[in-house]
Amino acid sequence: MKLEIDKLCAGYGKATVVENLNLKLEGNEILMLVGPTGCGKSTILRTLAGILPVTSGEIRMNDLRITKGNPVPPEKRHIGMVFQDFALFPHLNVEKNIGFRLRDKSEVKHWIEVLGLESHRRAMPQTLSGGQKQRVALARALAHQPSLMLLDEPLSNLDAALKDSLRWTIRDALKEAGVPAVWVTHDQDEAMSIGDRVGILNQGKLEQLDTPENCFEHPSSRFVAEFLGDASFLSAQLQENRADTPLGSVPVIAVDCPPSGDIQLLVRPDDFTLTESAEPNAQLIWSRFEGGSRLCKVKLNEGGEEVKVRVSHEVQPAPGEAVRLDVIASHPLMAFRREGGHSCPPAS
Ligand SMILES: Nc1ncnc2c1ncn2[C@@H]1O[C@H](COP(=O)(O)OP(=O)(O)OP(=O)(O)O)[C@@H](O)[C@H]1O
Repeated sequence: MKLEIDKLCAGYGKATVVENLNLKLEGNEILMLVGPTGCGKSTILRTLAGILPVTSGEIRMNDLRITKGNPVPPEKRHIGMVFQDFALFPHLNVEKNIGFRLRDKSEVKHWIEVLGLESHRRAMPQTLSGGQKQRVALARALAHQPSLMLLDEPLSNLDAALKDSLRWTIRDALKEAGVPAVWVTHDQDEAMSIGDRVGILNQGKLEQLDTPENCFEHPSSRFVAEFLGDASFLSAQLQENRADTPLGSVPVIAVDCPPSGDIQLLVRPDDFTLTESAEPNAQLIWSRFEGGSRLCKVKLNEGGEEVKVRVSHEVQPAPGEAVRLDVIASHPLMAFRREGGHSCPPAS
């Protein structure tokens, strides 16, 4: 299956929600779509599924060409869908739910086995847990051998521990089915760990579409930097490939800046170490226990900026304590123009 989306616009009535969307997906690739609430993630899925019409542009799915003038009905698109509310038929048992309107019942047996549902074969949906219901919903979608899978927040109604294991079950099943998938999520960790590629949406437009590693390590905009991971920004002076910061000179990659001047560096909690030292350069504001680690916010003595840093759970600094903050990132940090500043003119 090959999915190609070309300059797609879609929305509700006169309101355009998705603007000029371009993307390609093939093989068994999983694309995770993330973005703030209301940015249009579900609208894209609805348009691909045929629930919402195309306003302009086109969608190509194998030999189907879908445009405003050629709206292919949902049942002809060969799409499998999994929603957050499971949407099982309440009057059919697990086996019958999965095999609903299916001629080839061998697919039912196969997906019941792959998704570990053997002992629930005859169970009615209301007797199943949330995770079991979602496995049935996935089995039902995959048993119909779709050309494309659409998943809309499939884990959002499940508790945290189950989310973590079921995301891998779903990923493995999609890979086994060999079907491309567009998976909408609110959860950045889910997007980055599961996706072959991640698309970050901002107000109906794709800000970046790339591997999780590239989106995280080389965000194409400040919006992406702030959306993925716990970003802080540190003021610095850019000079060629290095920046002078209150914590010393560091190598940088300039994203949206001229070659010198006032900039802000993207720093994440793992870019620093925090230690007790005879030469403190910062003060702890707060720390939050995370289990294996502790997230701390510290204020730099020079300049007074605040950044977040992650330390081992064994380190227990107290608010107000003088601490030593050092940059340990071995990769170049990303430099962005200083927000609201005028000393960093737009790059020509
Ligand atoms: N049926 C509808 N009629 C009119 N406007 C709608 C409709 N459904 C969604 N919208 C609007 O379209 C925009 C995008 O909604 P959409 O559901 O695609 O966002 P989303 O990114 O999936 O959000 P969330 O993360 O909260 O689920 C929002 O401004 C929303 O209010």
